[in-house]
Amino acid sequence: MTIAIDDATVIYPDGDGTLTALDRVSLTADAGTVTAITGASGSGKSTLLAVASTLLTPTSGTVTIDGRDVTGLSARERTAVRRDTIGIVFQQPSLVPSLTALDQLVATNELGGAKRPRRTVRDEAAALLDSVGLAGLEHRRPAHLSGGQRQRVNIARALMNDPSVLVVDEPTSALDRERGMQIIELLVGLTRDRGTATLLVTHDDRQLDLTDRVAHITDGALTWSRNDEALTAR
Ligand SMILES: Nc1ncnc2c1ncn2[C@@H]1O[C@H](COP(=O)(O)OP(=O)(O)OP(=O)(O)O)[C@@H](O)[C@H]1O
Repeated sequence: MTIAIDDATVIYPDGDGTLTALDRVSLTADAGTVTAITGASGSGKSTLLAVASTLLTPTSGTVTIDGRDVTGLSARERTAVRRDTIGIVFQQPSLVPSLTALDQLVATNELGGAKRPRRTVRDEAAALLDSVGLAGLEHRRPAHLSGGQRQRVNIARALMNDPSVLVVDEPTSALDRERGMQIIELLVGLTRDRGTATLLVTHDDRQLDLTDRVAHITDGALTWSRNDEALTAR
């Protein structure tokens, strides 16, 4: 298994008291599968993704990625784990306005500190843009791309470090239904091709049929709505 969250609880300070945002959540996900995470606003979905992507250390419980327990690592070590093994797609594409689609991907790689030949990195970035359906648009800046195309750049950028885990927070909330479904189909295809363990938060029930498993969060507690053992054992 690629990622294992074991008995994770997150407690935030809340006024004079505390708020339990995640309540003893356990979740594992394998390479090449998409796990959907649903739940009402404020139920704990983003908190779960923050834990899965090492942005937030749980108050108790552990997170294991590629067999390594990352929970006890220093902030610096966690940053390295994130850079090397995790791809993150936020709700709104946070692209740099002055950079072309290709340079958004190249810049991410350079920020990561990777010392690889620039030509190789550009070739990889171009291939990734092609794989998300943006061949021919590599040199456009964000203002000259549609919302769906911007989200595709965002997804391609998250894959630049060839992550084991892909964490995706409501990628289609700014898109119409059809374009939203196309983005989910793309994410499922990329998950299969690149072997990521993908965790996908979505509010759109119509997208769930495209995913392998569906977990539901209520007040921080996780239950499975659909958990196909045959797929997870793969
Ligand atoms: N930094 C924080 N400090 C205190 N409470 C927080 C913090 N972040 C989130 N919470 C609370 O934790 C709970 C879970 O929040 P979370 O953002 O994980 O929910 P969500 O399911 O992602 O919601 P939405 O669908 O609205 O994005 C909420 O009650 C929220 O108010």
